[in-house]
Amino acid sequence: MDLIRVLIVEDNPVDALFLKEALREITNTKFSLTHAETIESAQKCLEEETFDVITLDLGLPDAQGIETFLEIKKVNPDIPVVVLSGLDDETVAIQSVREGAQDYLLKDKYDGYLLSRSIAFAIERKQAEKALRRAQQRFELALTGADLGWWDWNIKTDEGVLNEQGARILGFRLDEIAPSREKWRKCVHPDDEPSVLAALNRHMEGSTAAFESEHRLRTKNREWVWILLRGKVVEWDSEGHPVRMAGTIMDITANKTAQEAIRQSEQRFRAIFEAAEDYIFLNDRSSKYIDVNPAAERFLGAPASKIIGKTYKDFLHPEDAAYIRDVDSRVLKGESIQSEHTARINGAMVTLSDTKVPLKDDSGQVIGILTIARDITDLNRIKISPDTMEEYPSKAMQATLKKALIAAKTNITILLTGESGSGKDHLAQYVHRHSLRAGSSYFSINCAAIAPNLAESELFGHEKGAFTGAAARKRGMLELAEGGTLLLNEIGELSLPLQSKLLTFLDTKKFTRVGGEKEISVDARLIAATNRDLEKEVAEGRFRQDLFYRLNVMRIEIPPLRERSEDIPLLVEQLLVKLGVEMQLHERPLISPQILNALKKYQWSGNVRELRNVLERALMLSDGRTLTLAHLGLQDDMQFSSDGNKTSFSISFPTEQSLNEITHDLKRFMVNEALRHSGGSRVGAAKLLRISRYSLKHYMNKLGLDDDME
Ligand SMILES: Nc1ncnc2c1ncn2[C@@H]1O[C@H](COP(=O)(O)OP(=O)(O)OP(=O)(O)O)[C@@H](O)[C@H]1O
Repeated sequence: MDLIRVLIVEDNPVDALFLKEALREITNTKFSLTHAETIESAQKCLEEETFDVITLDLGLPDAQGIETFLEIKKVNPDIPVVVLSGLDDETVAIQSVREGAQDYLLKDKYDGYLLSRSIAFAIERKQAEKALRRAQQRFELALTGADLGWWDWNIKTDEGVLNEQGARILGFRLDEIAPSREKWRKCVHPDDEPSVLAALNRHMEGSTAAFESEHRLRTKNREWVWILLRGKVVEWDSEGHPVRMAGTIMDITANKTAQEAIRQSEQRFRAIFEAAEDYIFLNDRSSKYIDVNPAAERFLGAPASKIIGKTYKDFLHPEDAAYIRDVDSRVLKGESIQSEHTARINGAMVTLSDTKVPLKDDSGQVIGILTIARDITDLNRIKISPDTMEEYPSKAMQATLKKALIAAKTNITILLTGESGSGKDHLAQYVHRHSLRAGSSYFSINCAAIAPNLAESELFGHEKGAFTGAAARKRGMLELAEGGTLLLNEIGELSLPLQSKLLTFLDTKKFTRVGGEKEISVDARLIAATNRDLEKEVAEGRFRQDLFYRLNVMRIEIPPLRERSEDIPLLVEQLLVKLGVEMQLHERPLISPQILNALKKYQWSGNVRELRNVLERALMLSDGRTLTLAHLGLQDDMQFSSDGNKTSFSISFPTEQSLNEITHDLKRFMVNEALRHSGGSRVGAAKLLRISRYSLKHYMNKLGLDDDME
């Protein structure tokens, strides 16, 4: 044992000497002894020095009996005191021990052994108490550090204890709170009470290893705090009933508030995500969908459960998927990209405007891609609407459009004339759009394309049983166009009887269906179009003069493309946009001034239709990228020309095109020219080319000239 510092408080010198002797007799222990003869001097010693133990005589000059002990304790209550008394007074002995004395020894009865044992016990007990106190302090500190309070509850007596931190959580001072089950229950939020009590009962019945509950408690200030209450039964009676429970209490209001804020923000985000009309996709780094909104589900034509985990490759055409892959790889490197592209989805061609941004985690690492896509297919259609016609710079076309606009505002029947492919149908649609009938339907019928025996029924409709095969009543184009506009293209092809029926309609706005007797009134505007010389047709008796005069009141001539080459750049631009959508190209190809020049110089015998066909073919050959002269097949080394009667071409060597390509272009030129000379008549064109009608059809198919030529 280390040196033990003893304060001897004794006024009797003999007793003091005896005591010192007795202490010296104790082997294995070294003492340092300080002697005080009065309470006052003893208190002074205690204030100046530290001692391990005090031996105290209860009869001193300045204090007597238990008072002596209490005076000593006032200075430092922690030092163990062994009372040495000459009085064999049991009451004082008991009183001293109750007040905290370690031992009570009678002066004439103790010896060195008894004394040493008493002092050793006193010191040991004090040290054990100190250690326990320290452990308790550490425990309290740990709980306070973790913002935890503790509680202890006697189930039988319903008396509880809450430590300071626990009381503070509820806004009380320690001395203000005396917890019991009932008081606690009254503080629990009514909404939480059933679940808390159920959890407590389950644990007390032994169904759970521990009791744990998150609930709201009312504080002293009548506010709600969220707490996490944990506990366990720690004592049972002999019959196995729980007697005591103890545990911790923690304030989790901040956590709960943060969780609630996150929940609300997630809810807001969800609402936007679900209601958005734009398609929203979230993909991880390997392109797998991790979330899609309902609009995206509709767009891809599958529920989210069938989309999540798949990639865009499972839904898109391989070419479209390749485009997305390229853009996504840039976004994964951190770029935000806005782009327009077309894609084939469920058999339809859709133009999308995409915004793609990288999804990042807290450390800034890109973990995926957020895509917001908007369907702009219709917007693109508007871009290529015929209204942009008004921007054509050529005087000829401006005059045509001016006239068309004036006519559009009236109900007058219009006659559109112009070479095949010059855009008569296109102009008729323009008139319709600018007329008061714009909100109603526009129909177009090519009189040359209907079999003569069905033409009347197509135009005017028929009654049930009007002819073999007329199983039901059918409304004709005129009736369908009620309130709107009907274009009769190639009107020169109409038979004379039908011309006369049409004239009647123009005069009366009435007609009868084939096989019917009842007159039907229809308010449809008629536009007639032809690429024939109607005056000549009238002179040769193939067209009714009265109908011609009736139609010729408002005649609008569409100039051939070769006479308005200034319009070519704008036309090319419009046609490329249109073709780009139709051909599902992601980007619009670049056109050099050199190409535009070549296109302007070219003699467009097939007009806008031919220009469209040339561009379409060039796009196919160029794979949708930059167009070259070779793609157009209109190189300078080969010039076709026609003076109306004669057709010629010149060529220079070495050629840029192969013999096959030159032959292809030459055939195309010849067929177009023949059709032009024959006024679009295939029979006439075939005769001019000295081939059969079927061979002509075959060539037109092969050369990509047939679809609009019907
Ligand atoms: N201004 C234009 N802008 C864009 N495309 C046009 C324009 N004019 C004509 N086209 C296109 O050229 C082709 C021929 O046009 P359209 O059918 O109107 O000619 P048309 O004179 O009626 O021909 P046809 O007499 O052979 O019936 C169509 O594909 C049409 O879309």
